[in-house]
Amino acid sequence: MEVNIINVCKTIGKETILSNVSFKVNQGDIFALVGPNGAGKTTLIRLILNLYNPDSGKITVNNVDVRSKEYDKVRQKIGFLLDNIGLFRDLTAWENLEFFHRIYFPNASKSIRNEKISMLLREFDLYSKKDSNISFFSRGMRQRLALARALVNDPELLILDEPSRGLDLEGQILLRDFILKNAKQGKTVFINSHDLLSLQKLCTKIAFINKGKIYDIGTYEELSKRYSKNIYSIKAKNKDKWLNELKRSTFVKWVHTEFDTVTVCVDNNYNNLPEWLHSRNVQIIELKKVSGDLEDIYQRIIGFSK
Ligand SMILES: Nc1ncnc2c1ncn2[C@@H]1O[C@H](COP(=O)(O)OP(=O)(O)OP(=O)(O)O)[C@@H](O)[C@H]1O
Repeated sequence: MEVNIINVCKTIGKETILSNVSFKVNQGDIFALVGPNGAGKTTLIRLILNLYNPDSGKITVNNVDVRSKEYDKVRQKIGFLLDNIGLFRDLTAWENLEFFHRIYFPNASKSIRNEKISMLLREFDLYSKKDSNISFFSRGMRQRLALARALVNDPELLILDEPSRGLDLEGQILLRDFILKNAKQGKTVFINSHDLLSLQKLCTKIAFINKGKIYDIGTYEELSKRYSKNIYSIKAKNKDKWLNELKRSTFVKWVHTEFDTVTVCVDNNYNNLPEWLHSRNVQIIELKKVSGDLEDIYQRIIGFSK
């Protein structure tokens, strides 16, 4: 399935939540929407699911307008995980999945239903807990069950809001395998997440959103080329003598210090960092350009912390 977002604007009360958001997610993409708290990510998901109306603009899924009647059929093929999880606390893990399976497939035979639920519970390592009331589940276990629930309707598009929230390492690995497996099967995956390290490994396309606006979009390689040109790593003596001046310099976008390494991002057209350091008699042990990871790119696009 493909998702097309065209010039979408959304205000809630007097606050502009999304302004002129446009992008396309293609079939088979593992797409990530990345941005700070309050950027508008969940609101966009709610608009795709037709839980909110946009003020203007249009969203289509497989060329069907999400506000049309026809969309009900398309929605049957969307699996989603929202921040409020949407599980029944008074039911067991098995009963929760059974409830949702009955909604999507009311005519399914008992054996098909049981087979599907068992398979999902096993996939998320919850089978041994199938008869436990989920009010006794930990946050991470409920998140696993919510992921299983998102798959109950054999979705072609998976929309996951903060899927790694609360997951332990094993859960995160299960999640990664689960996303890759689904994308390999041709499903489209749309993720909102702050887990940049996983996204870098996983996603075919990443969009950066801040204050309701899309700042940039591309594959990790494209973004890396675009934003990592001017990042240097410096190892040098007597940091206390030059680091503060470097941080205050107008050509510096951001500085990150970890142990004896200073990583600095400079303006696009600034090529004089080695000279700047030499002119201040900085005793350089190592100076090299680095290709930034997604966190560097994020800082470059969204957060310029000096
Ligand atoms: N129903 C609502 N009523 C009032 N304000 C809302 C409502 N829904 C969202 N907002 C506001 O919209 C802005 C964007 O919220 P949203 O949940 O989309 O952000 P987000 O990018 O998903 O953030 P986070 O990373 O914290 O989940 C926030 O300022 C939020 O307060």
